[in-house]
Amino acid sequence: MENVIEIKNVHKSFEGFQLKDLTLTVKKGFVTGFIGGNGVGKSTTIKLIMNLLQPDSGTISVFGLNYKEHEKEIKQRIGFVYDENVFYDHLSLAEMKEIVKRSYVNWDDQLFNDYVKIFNLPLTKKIKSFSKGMMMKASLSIALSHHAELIIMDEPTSGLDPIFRRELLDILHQLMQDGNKTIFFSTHITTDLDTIADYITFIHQGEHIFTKELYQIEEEYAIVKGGLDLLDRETEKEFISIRKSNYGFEALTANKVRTEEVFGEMVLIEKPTLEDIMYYTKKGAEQYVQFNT
Ligand SMILES: Nc1ncnc2c1ncn2[C@@H]1O[C@H](COP(=O)(O)OP(=O)(O)OP(=O)(O)O)[C@@H](O)[C@H]1O
Repeated sequence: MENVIEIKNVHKSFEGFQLKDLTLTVKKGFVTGFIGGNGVGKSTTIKLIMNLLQPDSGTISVFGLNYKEHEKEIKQRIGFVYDENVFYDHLSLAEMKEIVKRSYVNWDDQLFNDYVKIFNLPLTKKIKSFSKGMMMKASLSIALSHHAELIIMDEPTSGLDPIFRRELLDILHQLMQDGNKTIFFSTHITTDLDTIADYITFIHQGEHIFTKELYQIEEEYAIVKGGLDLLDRETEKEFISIRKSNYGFEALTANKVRTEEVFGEMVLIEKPTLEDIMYYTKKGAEQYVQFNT
């Protein structure tokens, strides 16, 4: 399977934060949801992919090309939606479009006008008067109007109401029907991913935890509930982390089949949400730090 993005052994340090030996790929023709808590390095990774930041070491290629020699070509083929205002806000959307379209060989005015209509955006009002949601919609209409093969979005659904969020997912779904497109986007709203994502990439504290197909996550991970009497030094090793209360324990396993073998009928095994996986992984990492300091 072809990779559209390849990140290999990338390090990037800021004061108090490090992306550590990040290696991950994004598959062509699929939607990959990029998840992780606050401040774990999602935007930093996206900026590295967009060449808005350069790695301290390691390599990044997009469409099999490197930025050093092929920046223009790569950028032509990407539609980018960013969680901050990247427009000249004293301009109107129509004026902004005239500036942006000059950069793209495949700019499509008709397509842009269609999105402006779908998103109900004013063309002549100054962008600075736009609400957060309108700004995101404006960003989307611009990013989607030059027939990009790869759509990269940093938190595209933040600031959008639930109805429009759903409509946006429909639009992304339609885009994917073309078969040649790839979407990579970060989000905190993990339930959005259930309907649209093929793959999930999860990072925590600057480290790549996994990239897996959504169905594979459901096969491997499980929430396990049972009585405290089942836990001892050995059985606790089954879990990424455990939450104990007076009534029993709830824990996350990354090896559902083995956990079923170990505990049999004595526990309840449930399907985890992506939020469960993020929560228990964070707790597990905190415990690890506690035990090792
Ligand atoms: N230009 C920069 N200079 C210094 N530190 C930075 C810079 N950009 C990001 N950081 C730090 O790197 C860490 C990761 O930030 P990043 O924006 O990548 O996280 P994130 O996963 O996107 O978080 P969120 O979900 O909250 O947006 C944070 O501690 C942030 O303060």
